[in-house]
Amino acid sequence: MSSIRYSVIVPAFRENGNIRALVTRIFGALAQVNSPVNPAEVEVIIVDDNSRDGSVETVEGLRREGYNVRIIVRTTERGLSSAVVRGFREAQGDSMLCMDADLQHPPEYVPAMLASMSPTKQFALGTRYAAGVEIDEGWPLYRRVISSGARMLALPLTSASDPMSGFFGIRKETFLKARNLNSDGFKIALDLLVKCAIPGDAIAEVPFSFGVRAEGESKLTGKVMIRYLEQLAELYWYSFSSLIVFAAILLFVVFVLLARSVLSSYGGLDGKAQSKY
Ligand SMILES: Nc1nc2c(ncn2[C@@H]2O[C@H](COP(=O)(O)OP(=O)(O)O[C@H]3O[C@H](CO)[C@@H](O)[C@H](O)[C@@H]3O)[C@@H](O)[C@H]2O)c(=O)[nH]1
Repeated sequence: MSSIRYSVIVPAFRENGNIRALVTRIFGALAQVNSPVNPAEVEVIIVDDNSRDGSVETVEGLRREGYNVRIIVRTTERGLSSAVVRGFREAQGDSMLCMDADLQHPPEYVPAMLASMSPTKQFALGTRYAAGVEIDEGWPLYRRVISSGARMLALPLTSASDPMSGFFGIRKETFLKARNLNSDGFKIALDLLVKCAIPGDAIAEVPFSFGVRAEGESKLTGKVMIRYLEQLAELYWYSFSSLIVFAAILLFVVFVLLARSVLSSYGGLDGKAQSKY
């Protein structure tokens, strides 16, 4: 039987410059005396989209040094959400964590994030919007504005404080219940929160201070933002389709009644008035 209870999934595209620091800092944090999680029970899975930047060699080197890390290289698929889903499917742990490779999600929070999941807390959410934590001053203003706008648009869908966060965890039993996941999206946490119908009291929120990317570039483009709006539309339909259909029928009925009363007040539907002609 596997001794692995926890899996850390890292979607990565051209992140070779960050992988060594990421993996050594994760296991360094787990090895601290006050860590609530035993490092021997943790695996790290990097899901790389054929970056061909030396990431595979870096992971092989780390394995030789004794770190429990492996890399899945996808050659026919691309995209952040589908990479995370692939990692969750391959994970051996019951508690699974997703984090960025670029060190914006500080590895020192990994033990607390992993330990926060339990049978009653099926979802762990690294939140940037809580008292006592801050977003690095170097994070550009336009990203803060986009993030706040995106967060507001998601408010009707979940009570989670930071559903845009890419630093989150889910228990395997809940993940396996998810249907119709949107593999094209960038916001897999939001998709899982909605499609697994995670109630607010099943979410363990872990405040963390969001850093700036260590190496390489963000993959957030205009196309990604448009995809987010498409994803939101899909989630609104998923969550509120019966309400939307009901409202549409109601509007139609009100419109017909109004039209009838307007027509009859002009004599259009009145039997006597019509007989004049
Ligand atoms: N395998 C794979 N990984 C990808 C891809 N696109 C991005 N990644 C990886 O996914 C992580 C996040 O990508 P970034 O490009 O660094 O995203 P970001 O703009 O910093 O956005 C992050 O912060 C947002 C909060 O503002 C999060 O919402 C978002 O999920 C992500 O965590 C990084 O490890 C990156 O290498 C892809 O197509 N394939």
